[in-house]
Amino acid sequence: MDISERERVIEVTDLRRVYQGGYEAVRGISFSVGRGEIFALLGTNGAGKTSTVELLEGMDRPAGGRVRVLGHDPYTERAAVRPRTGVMLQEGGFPSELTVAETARMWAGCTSGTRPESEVLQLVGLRGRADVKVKQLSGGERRRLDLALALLGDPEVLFLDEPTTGLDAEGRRETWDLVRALRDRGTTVLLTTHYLEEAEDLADRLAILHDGRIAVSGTPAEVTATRPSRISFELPAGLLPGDLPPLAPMGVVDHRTEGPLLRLHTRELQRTATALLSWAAAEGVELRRLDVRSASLEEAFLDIAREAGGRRDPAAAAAADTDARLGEDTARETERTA
Ligand SMILES: Nc1ncnc2c1ncn2[C@@H]1O[C@H](COP(=O)(O)OP(=O)(O)OP(=O)(O)O)[C@@H](O)[C@H]1O
Repeated sequence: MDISERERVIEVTDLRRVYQGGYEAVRGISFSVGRGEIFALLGTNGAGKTSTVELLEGMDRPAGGRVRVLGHDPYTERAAVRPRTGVMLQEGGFPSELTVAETARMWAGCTSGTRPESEVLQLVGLRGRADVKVKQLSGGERRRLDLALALLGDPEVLFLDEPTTGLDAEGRRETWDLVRALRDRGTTVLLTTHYLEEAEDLADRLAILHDGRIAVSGTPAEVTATRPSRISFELPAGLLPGDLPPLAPMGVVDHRTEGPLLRLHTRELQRTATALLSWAAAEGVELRRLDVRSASLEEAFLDIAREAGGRRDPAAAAAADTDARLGEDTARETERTA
């Protein structure tokens, strides 16, 4: 079903958040999430994801714009919104001496919990750890306990801030399955993540935030379609990019050199790759470190991170750069395991 036909459970219009001291972390963003949709907010470090989610959770009053969750203002009408939402913060901060079961019981006492504690622990795979103290849990198990507590009230809307950070690959996939199952039952989910694969796999729609603004949004396929595919390679010594056949007729829309690497961008990957390889075969040229890559969400993200690297202050640029490197590492990892 198209978003226009769904009930809009979350509506954000021209939202702004300014911290004490005047720093504007959220600079006028708008999006909506329909009932039973999974919506992901992505972005480089400091892009404004958590600042946005906290406003949706009613933790602060926006400096400008409007938020509606289930038709209510989550800040001024907290009592109407809070019992129908589940929140998983980035840091749970539970008392470390309580066991998993005691923590769930305590939390159930504070919420209008309609799901039994044992059921939520089962859902997140922690039933067998019920008698273990929180301080003895691994980082990934704590994230799962966080998620269990968010599910106690059987919420209509679930806010998940980096729900799978610290989980191993299996734990991450189990969480995705659980989130999908909740969505299939009609739960609306808004999550933030640093894992592009998570957004690509899980989200019905997503937005990439940059510098407090939405750089691009849509379904994963729509966002990916905004980016060209990429071919990169090294020419042998003695050959220059000018020795290649004319690039535009091969479908190349843009090219750049990065050290010894030549990087071509194209929206017609097969045509460009065929033309390039035919030329190389005919000329007997070896294209070293040849890498042919379809447009992906990762490319979209890395482009935005690279732009961030060029424009922002050095600390933010360094953080964005780290994100980009991590993204490239993930890509390499994916290639290795493919
Ligand atoms: N309480 C605060 N006071 C002042 N500035 C803040 C505060 N909280 C966050 N910021 C700043 O607002 C910006 C956005 O932060 P936010 O935590 O929303 O980003 P994020 O996208 O969630 O980042 P990350 O991916 O690192 O979690 C950052 O520059 C951050 O330093």
